[in-house]
Amino acid sequence: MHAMAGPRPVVLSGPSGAGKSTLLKKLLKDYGNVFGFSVSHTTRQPRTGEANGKEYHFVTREHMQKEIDAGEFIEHAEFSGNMYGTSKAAVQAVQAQNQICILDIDLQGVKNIKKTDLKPIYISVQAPSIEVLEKRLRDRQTESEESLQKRLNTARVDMELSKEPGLFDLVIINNDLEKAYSELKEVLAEEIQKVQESKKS
Ligand SMILES: Nc1ncnc2c1ncn2[C@@H]1O[C@H](COP(=O)(O)OP(=O)(O)OP(=O)(O)O)[C@@H](O)[C@H]1O
Ligand SMILES: Nc1nc2c(ncn2[C@@H]2O[C@H](COP(=O)(O)O)[C@@H](O)[C@H]2O)c(=O)[nH]1
Repeated sequence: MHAMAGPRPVVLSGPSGAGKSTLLKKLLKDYGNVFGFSVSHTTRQPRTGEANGKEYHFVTREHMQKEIDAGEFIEHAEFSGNMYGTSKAAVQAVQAQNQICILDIDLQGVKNIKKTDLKPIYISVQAPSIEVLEKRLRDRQTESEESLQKRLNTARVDMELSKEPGLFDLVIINNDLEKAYSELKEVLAEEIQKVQESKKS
């Protein structure tokens, strides 16, 4: 058993543009009280439509470094020129609701979470190819050309490293969205059921 009480958290990882947030938003929409999102901190600028405290806690590097130094983070990483991290408070807020905590983190985050006692289910979300990934990122229109190239370079490395046996419990190739979503729901079915049962009583 893992140290923290309640259902097992879920880690979604995989290259930028593979579809992690699309999939997790579907889960949160369909199972509102079963899942809770771990709101990370980041030093990147908010995108149009992103709200502070919802998608991320948008902070300065100085602010974040101070909190990291104070031991308030479970993990943190530098990704594509910005800092990202999961605070202890973010995970605890979800676990206090007896919900399945979903973490959307990069590969460095996965490696660092493996050193903790969180014991989540590790899921990698991959695009069918680097070409498809590039098209998705371009169509999303959130990145500058420089940021896009950085993310694609990181994605190439990520796609290779994610093949390491045992690193992930499941690799989902997100080609058809509904099919990918079904695979995600299937691997989480047992945990979802447990939470639903516990909420009945
Ligand atoms: N199966 C799919 N088919 C076509 N387009 C998709 C599919 N899944 C996601 N998309 C689109 O691809 C883009 C990238 O998806 P999304 O933002 O969910 O990726 P992400 O993995 O969360 O990226 P990041 O790590 O940068 O936050 C979005 O515009 C989304 O609508
Ligand atoms: N290690 C961590 N990685 C994180 C965290 N929050 C998000 N991420 C990852 O960063 C990239 C880019 O995200 P974007 O929102 O700028 O597109 C993506 O791979 C996320 O999974 C975190 O707390 N820790």
